[in-house]
Amino acid sequence: MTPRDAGTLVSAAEKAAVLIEALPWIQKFAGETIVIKYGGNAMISDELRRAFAEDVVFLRHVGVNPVVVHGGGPQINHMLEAVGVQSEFVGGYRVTTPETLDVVRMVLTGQVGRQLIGLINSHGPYAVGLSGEDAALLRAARKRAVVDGEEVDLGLVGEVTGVNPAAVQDLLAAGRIPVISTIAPEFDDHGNPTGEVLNVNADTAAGAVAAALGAAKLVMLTDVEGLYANWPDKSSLISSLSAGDLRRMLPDLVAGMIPKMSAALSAVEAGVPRAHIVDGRSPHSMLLEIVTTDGVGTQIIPDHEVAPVKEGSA
Ligand SMILES: Nc1ncnc2c1ncn2[C@@H]1O[C@H](COP(=O)(O)OP(=O)(O)O)[C@@H](O)[C@H]1O
Ligand SMILES: CC(=O)N[C@@H](CCC(=O)OP(=O)(O)O)C(=O)O
Repeated sequence: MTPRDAGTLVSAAEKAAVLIEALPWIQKFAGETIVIKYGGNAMISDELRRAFAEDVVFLRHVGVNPVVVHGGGPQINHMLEAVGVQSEFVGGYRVTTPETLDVVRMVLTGQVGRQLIGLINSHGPYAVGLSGEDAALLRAARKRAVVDGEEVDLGLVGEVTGVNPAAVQDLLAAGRIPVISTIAPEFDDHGNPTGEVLNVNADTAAGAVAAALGAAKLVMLTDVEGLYANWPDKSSLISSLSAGDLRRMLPDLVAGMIPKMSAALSAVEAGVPRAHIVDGRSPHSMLLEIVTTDGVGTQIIPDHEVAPVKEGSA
């Protein structure tokens, strides 16, 4: 055997090992729904976006029902700057005026969503875009935010008060991959539509959709390795924590981690068995999280699970 043959054999064995390692996870999640939140900070290159689309299509082909909820914060910032509209974040949420909302809606549904749908559909007729306004997918009410004990007016920002799972389940049953933009119609306290639409943080929406669908997992792709106990100390990455631990950490979290971890917590508390925060800057991190034994990033597990051992994709 020549060295070249030996190298080829080793490489083939390694490739086979990767496929075989995926087998129990594929069996576990076949027929299950996995909600994937694709953050705007994780879609920063063509390579990453293409890899994301491949991962989603791969999941679909091995029998998983992937549901994509996308963000687009940096893309919205870019457009707001281009049109000369100022915008600020309070407690991780964008203060949203009617003028800002027009840009948010246009960028999320008309630009970021369309681009993702196009990339997924370069592999076949899978992706169907819908916003919270379509098929009564989402209902929202004005989000109340309290910062330093003071109530802050976020404007046209929504919290999710209802999800119509049928809007997504119908698409899944037809073999499609729903790609959700997080604009939602506002409903008042009496359950009547006000005629306004609200800007819903994509993490918030993904958590609510995962809970309503009874998802087996919520995976959130962002631009950090996971949750750090002492941000920004990179040596403090948390690989696994319980919902109770996270509940205790929440008041000390800052910026984008507030909506993200609140959403992960509410999904797990609503019965989603795992929520994961994954670094979307490395290609295929989402697929590796789901179909390999060594999990990446931070996972949140329910309180009732004893011995919270990091088990990657379980
Ligand atoms: N404890 C923390 N651990 C990790 N990241 C944190 C933490 N606190 C704040 N952050 C910030 O949160 C950001 C991720 O949130 P966000 O920008 O909203 O992401 P996305 O657009 O993917 O939803 C990180 O880039 C980091 O700057
Ligand atoms: C209310 C609120 O903050 N809405 C977000 C919606 C987009 C989003 O959440 O995008 P990322 O996931 O990329 O951060 C915003 O306007 O930026």
